[in-house]
Amino acid sequence: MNDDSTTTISEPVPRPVGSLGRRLVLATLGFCLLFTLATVGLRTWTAWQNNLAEMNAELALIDQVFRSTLSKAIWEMDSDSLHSQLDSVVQAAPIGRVELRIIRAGREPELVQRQRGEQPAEHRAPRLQHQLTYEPYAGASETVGELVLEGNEELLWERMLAEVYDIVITQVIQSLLLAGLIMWMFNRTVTLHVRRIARHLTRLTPDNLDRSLRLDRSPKRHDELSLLEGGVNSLQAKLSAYLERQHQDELALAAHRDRLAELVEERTAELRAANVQLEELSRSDPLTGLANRRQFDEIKEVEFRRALRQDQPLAVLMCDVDFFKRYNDHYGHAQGDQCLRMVADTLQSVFARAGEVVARLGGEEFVVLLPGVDAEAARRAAVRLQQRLAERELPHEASAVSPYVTFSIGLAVLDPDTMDQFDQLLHRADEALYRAKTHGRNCISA
Ligand SMILES: Nc1nc2c(ncn2[C@@H]2O[C@H](COP(=O)(O)OP(=O)(O)OP(=O)(O)O)[C@@H](O)[C@H]2O)c(=O)[nH]1
Repeated sequence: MNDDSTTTISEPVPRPVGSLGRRLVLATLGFCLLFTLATVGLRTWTAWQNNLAEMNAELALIDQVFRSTLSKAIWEMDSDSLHSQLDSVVQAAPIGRVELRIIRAGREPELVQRQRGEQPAEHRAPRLQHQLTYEPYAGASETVGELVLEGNEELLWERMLAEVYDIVITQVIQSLLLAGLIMWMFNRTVTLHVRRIARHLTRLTPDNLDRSLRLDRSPKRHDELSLLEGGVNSLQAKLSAYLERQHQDELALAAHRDRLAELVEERTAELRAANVQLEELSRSDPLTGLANRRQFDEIKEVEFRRALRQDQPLAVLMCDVDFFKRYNDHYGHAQGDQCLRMVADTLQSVFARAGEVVARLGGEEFVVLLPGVDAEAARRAAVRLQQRLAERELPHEASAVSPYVTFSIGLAVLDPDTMDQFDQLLHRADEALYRAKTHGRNCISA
């Protein structure tokens, strides 16, 4: 199976830091080396034993062949035959040295020996020692000598070397073949798939979690690798489901957030409008819609300072409805409110120019601020106000000065030499109003 069928991104796969295959190769080679050494040692020891036994058997055979003829030659004192037989014995390949001790009654033993070339001082080849007896007639056996056969050291080592060479060669080949087979098997059945899993995991991104891992082997196999394959695919499926859920949650959260932002915006706009309304309410008189004392207090200081600074005139009219208590008593409080609204409307119609301020200070008392207006112009404005009110003919049957609602007006203008506070000007207007009241009402006093 092609790897590209499981993944599409051709990202380079980093070389593994340590390779399982390489470690297995080293371990297998190490094991095979030890195994080879042990096997070579064992087989060499066995070969040595076999060679010794074989040479021993050869010596025994030679001994058997020459024993009787040598005994006979000694008995018959046939020196030529004896020497020629000894020469023949030493010619045999397995013989390294032959020694014959001739025993004759009444004589010192005579030693005859033959040797093949130079024999080493340390002798490891087998050695056969045998008494030679001769039986001149039945029942009369006599010892005539002693035969010693020593194996051919050189031949023994030659045979051993050839055999050790064979052992080493076959054993090394055997071990290398075994190591190669193990490595090939491991690589095919494990390393290859582990690499594929690592490559698959490396190329995995949140976008290709649906591409499952498929190992190139029979699906009928159920072992650790198939468990790993199943585990990876199951993990991918869970991760994919989790990411999808997270995505849905994020979308829902974003929608909630947008809705919340909209709501906050709506509420903020509402609050802003309510604040503006509250601000207006807090600065206006609810009955007449005129500026209240609070707004008037803010404006008066500004206008007063400006007038002083610019050396401009500033006039104040204090206007009070005459006999309003009686009005209330006569027409009722609700009608009294309606009357106040009409009076306020009259004030606004007269003083509608930019900069002119009309405020209700409380009860039936109103104040008019006229920036840039001197005493004469203020008086004319006050007269105009009284005229406009009279024109409206608001009935006031309880009034002692007119059948209609009237105003008493106190007028004061700014005197920069004696005034440095607006309240001084207001106080002056108040005093003028008082005088207007005491002078009969429905009049203007300055
Ligand atoms: N209907 C109504 N009456 C109010 C309001 N505020 C104050 N008043 C009444 O206005 C009357 C003012 O009476 P006073 O201060 O004695 O003055 P007056 O009766 O106009 O007498 P003078 O000012 O001397 O001419 C009181 O009876 C208050 O109850 C209001 O908002 N509505």
